[in-house]
Amino acid sequence: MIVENQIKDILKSRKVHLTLIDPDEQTPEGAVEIAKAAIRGGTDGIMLGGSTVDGADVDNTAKALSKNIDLPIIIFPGNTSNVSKYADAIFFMSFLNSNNPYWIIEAQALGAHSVKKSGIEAIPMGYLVISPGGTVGWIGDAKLVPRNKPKIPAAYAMAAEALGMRFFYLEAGSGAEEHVTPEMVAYSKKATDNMVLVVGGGIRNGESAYTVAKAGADVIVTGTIVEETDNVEAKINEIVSSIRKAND
Ligand SMILES: CC(C)=CCC/C(C)=C/CC/C(C)=C/CC/C(C)=C/COP(=O)(O)OP(=O)(O)O
Ligand SMILES: O=P(O)(O)OC[C@@H](O)CO
Ligand SMILES: [Mg+2]
Repeated sequence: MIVENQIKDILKSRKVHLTLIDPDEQTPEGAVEIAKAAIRGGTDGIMLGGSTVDGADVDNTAKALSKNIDLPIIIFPGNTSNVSKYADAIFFMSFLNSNNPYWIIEAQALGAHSVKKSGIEAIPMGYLVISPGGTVGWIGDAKLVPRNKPKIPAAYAMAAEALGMRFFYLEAGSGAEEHVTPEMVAYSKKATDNMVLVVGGGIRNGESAYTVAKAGADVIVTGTIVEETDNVEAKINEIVSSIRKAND
């Protein structure tokens, strides 16, 4: 089954958790160990990417993961080189609030051929970076959305849906001190009909994960915490079990 349908299938009964692995933070073998622990902790898939990652690191890590795990491997591209035939899918994203057309549509045009050649599934996604935005906000020359303005992301979410994008990512920035507000999540969810709402950046514990899930996030992403914790399985389990409670 294609990854988009796998995610949508799970969403019929509960919310989804994805673990983001940064290929430049460890060896491919290290990434496999992290992914296996995250799977034991209850994650639903692995996102692979970083804002400053080399294409060879993505490819080698995707290759090692594909040999060792059964869950979906989704590339979260930082640039056109971040494509690998060893992944199952790629979030084919447009950085909607970038001031630079490169990140809105040029990188996609330049990367389209290698995505097609790789044979992996492209999942169309609108990507919106909220203050503080972190490294990705800086790299992507973002017109950062103020944290206290939930109607702005909702407008982008509606526009993205009208343009045919099926996923919408509210990003506070990797390692952000605070995740996006529940108001922002709720407004974007209510403004759209069938959009899969992905929320990430600054989610480090069960309580934060519960807050964004309860507000309407369909997919909750955690990355940095995996790099910081000594016990990946326990940490992911804390986050996943809190997300499960938000289904009730
Ligand atoms: C669709 C294709 C082929 C390319 C699109 C490329 C686009 C639009 C990228 C958006 C801009 C960008 C740099 C996104 C990166 C998203 C990402 C992988 C964030 C994770 O960042 P980390 O590397 O964890 O951040 P730190 O460096 O702060 O740890
Ligand atoms: O690293 P964290 O803060 O979990 O953020 C995950 C993701 O949203 C970053 O692009
Ligand atoms: Mg990172």
